[in-house]
Amino acid sequence: MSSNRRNFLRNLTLGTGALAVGLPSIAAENKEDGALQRAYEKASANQRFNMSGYAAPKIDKVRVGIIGLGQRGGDAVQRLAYIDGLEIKALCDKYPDRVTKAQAGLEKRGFQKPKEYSGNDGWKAMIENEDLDLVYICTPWSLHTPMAVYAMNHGKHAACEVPIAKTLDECWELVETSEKTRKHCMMLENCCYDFFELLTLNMARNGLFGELVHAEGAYIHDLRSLNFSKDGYADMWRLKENYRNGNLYPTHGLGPIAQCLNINRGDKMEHLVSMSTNDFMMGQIANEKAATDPFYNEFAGKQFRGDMNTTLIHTEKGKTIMVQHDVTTPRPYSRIHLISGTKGVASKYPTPERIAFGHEWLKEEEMKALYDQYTPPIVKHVGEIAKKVGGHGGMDFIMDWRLIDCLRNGLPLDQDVYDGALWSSIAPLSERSVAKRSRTVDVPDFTRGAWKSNKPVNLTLEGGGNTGVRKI
Ligand SMILES: NC(=O)c1ccc[n+]([C@@H]2O[C@H](COP(=O)([O-])OP(=O)(O)OC[C@H]3O[C@@H](n4cnc5c(N)ncnc54)[C@H](O)[C@@H]3O)[C@@H](O)[C@H]2O)c1
Repeated sequence: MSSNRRNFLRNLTLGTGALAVGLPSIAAENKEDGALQRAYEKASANQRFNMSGYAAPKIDKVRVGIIGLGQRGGDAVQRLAYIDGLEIKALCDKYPDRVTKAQAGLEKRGFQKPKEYSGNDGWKAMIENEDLDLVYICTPWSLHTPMAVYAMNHGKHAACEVPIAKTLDECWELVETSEKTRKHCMMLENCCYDFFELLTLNMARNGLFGELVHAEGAYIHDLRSLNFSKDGYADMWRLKENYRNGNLYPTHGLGPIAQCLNINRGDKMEHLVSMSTNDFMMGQIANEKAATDPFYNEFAGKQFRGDMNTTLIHTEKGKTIMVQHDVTTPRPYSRIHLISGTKGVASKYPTPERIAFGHEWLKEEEMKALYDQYTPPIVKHVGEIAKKVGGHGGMDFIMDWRLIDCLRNGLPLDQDVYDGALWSSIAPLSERSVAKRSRTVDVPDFTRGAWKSNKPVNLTLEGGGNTGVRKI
């Protein structure tokens, strides 16, 4: 019997801490919770095919269709157009004027006009009709899994913005579809490609921090004005997500530290506990806005997510991870990015980034020496050009370039479907823990045991690195 199955049965029969706090037994609650039950059952089922380390056939020219041309997708179109060996064949948004705007940007730069799709279901027509190798998705969260699954089922690789799934069922649908179709399904976690994150990943791989013991990540970003803006997220989709109570956006903080800890590749997340504060801000803003503008009436009197969520994850090998989410309080931006080991520690936020191998932070010249020695090949190769193209200081372009280079050279992707599913699953799992007074929740093993032998993320450019960048 697999350990997942044992854990699942243990929870059904014993409960985790239920007796101690005098709450109804977990046995009863888990039976009601179909999604969680299915998640553990699927984790003990046979894996169809291991997509970790999977190399798809090489594609000389990668034909891309992009869905969702709002704030994120509009920039992605212009960024992707810098990559050689890539053709933007089709553009799609619910709103035709957004397609026209993205087209205009490409036309100005002398590119051939991609095919246009719009309306609520235009994306289906695009996927069905166009000869695409890759569907690149930048839509609201609730459309991510349906679009990625549809793309894979129609023979296309899928790359999708974060989080790639909202529910555990969606996480499994992605895993099962990717394994069945042998199509890549990458969540576009751009923070894994930021400069300090890649430096520390390479240093961790080289043992400079010793055995990693603990890591911290976060998404602390005051989004109040954007969330409540009528001109921000299309149809106010993101504000509406905030009725869910937990860590709704875990992947930016979690992705890079999960890679440092070799999660899904030598270790796995085992269980978590999650706690949220009350809502001290969003409900009040909604009420105040509704008092003077009826546009906001639908948001008045609603129960919003707690401002700060803190989730603690325990790994199979006994490491701990803390992830936080706060998009309302007035604080400087932070993803924390702290990794702490038996020999040293690195911490990105509050900036400037710092590293220590003892009780004192390193001096500027010592930091520079580490950058010189441990900056990984991908950054040396495209880091400077990525800074010029832009996208969160360059990390977005490093990610896009790497994805296309891997597809062109038939290399495994750095982030596979198991990473996207796992990092995204922390949202629904944290919601469940919060709803049950921070009760322990097991984390499903989306690799179904393959984490024991899956290889760590490749930090070399071996077998690739030959994709050019068009003139800027
Ligand atoms: N990785 C990052 O750094 C980063 C940064 C910002 C946003 N994001 C992610 O990018 C995604 C998009 O965010 P955004 O800020 O661009 O939101 P947005 O609202 O500006 O853009 C979403 C776009 O999707 C379109 N859309 C909605 N329904 C559609 C449908 N049925 N068919 C086609 N298009 C449809 C909307 O019209 C809109 O243009 C989100 O998942 C968000 O989490 C990631």
